[in-house]
Amino acid sequence: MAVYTDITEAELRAFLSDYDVGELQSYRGIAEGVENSNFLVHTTTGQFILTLYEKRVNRDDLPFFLGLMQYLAERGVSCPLPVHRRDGGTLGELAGRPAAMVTFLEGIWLRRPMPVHCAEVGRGLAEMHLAGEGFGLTRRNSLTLEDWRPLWEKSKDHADALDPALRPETEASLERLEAEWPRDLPEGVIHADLFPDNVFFLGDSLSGFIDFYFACNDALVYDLAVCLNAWCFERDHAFNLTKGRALLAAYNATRPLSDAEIAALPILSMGAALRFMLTRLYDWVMTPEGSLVVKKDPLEYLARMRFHKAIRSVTEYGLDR
Ligand SMILES: Nc1ncnc2c1ncn2[C@@H]1O[C@H](COP(=O)(O)OP(=O)(O)O)[C@@H](O)[C@H]1O
Ligand SMILES: N[C@@H](CCOP(=O)(O)O)C(=O)O
Repeated sequence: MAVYTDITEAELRAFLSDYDVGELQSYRGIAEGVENSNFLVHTTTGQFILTLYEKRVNRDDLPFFLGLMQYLAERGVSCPLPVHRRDGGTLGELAGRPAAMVTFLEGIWLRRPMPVHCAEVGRGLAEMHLAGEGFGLTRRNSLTLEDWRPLWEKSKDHADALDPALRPETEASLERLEAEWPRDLPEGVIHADLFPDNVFFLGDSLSGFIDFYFACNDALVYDLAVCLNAWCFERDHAFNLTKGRALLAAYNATRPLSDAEIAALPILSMGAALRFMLTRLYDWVMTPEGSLVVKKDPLEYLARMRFHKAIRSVTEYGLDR
């Protein structure tokens, strides 16, 4: 459960008094997510998600995240819309944390996505990339190549306890990524964490994206590499070619990939796998025992890193070439 900071009813009522959202009826902490504290808030006018921003979220980045959701929603992307206070602002403070409310998005996230859902994500991701063009604010990706080694240094001493192969393989991956990381790919606003728990569906149709708190400017195709990792592997860590094909074909049909982007997929996917292994390892080590947070397994991403390292042709991802 991710409620790091609890709130009292009195604090919430005082916070809500600045908004035109009616009277508070009920609220509860949300037992999902790992980054921030989230609450479902029912008022006489509807339901909203209240987020208190925690550890990894930099307060200075919040105008980017909230502004991006607003910008994308205005351009037809289904995502939460920040709720404005009477003074026009969207960012406030609650229980000593920066806090904001967004609209509630209908749908559920899929524990076992099928190829049809991967296709929906591919199409939706490409639409989001196109809709993000022209967004006025920028944010550097704070979890990209330059950030990985410092993160690794903080937790590498605990790697052996998880798997003796983790340390040598991560060191080798870092060296290769530092030597081969592609530059000059088309850039734009990316979500950067489009995992199944951040994509909602109604039936088999995508109903929206949530959790824009890693969004940033980076190579658009890196977002696709994140999705390949998050959507196209099975629980036994095997790559599902049908899912890969569905994801990539749907993306390509909406925003055609350039030859350079296609050629970069294996190295970007390897980097994406390393990025999630590193944050998971860091959390594995740093999250105190007994915290109400479900820790995610870093080793899932060691297996994915191995897969991407061994790729000889993008046809192995399901791309027709
Ligand atoms: N706008 C929204 N509409 C409906 N549910 C939401 C919304 N935002 C968050 N949630 C719920 O809260 C959970 C955690 O949100 P998320 O943004 O992923 O948290 P975190 O940033 O802490 O990982 C989601 O899995 C979902 O159940
Ligand atoms: N998607 C990341 C962790 C971030 O969690 P989220 O709930 O904010 O998506 C992972 O799986 O490691």
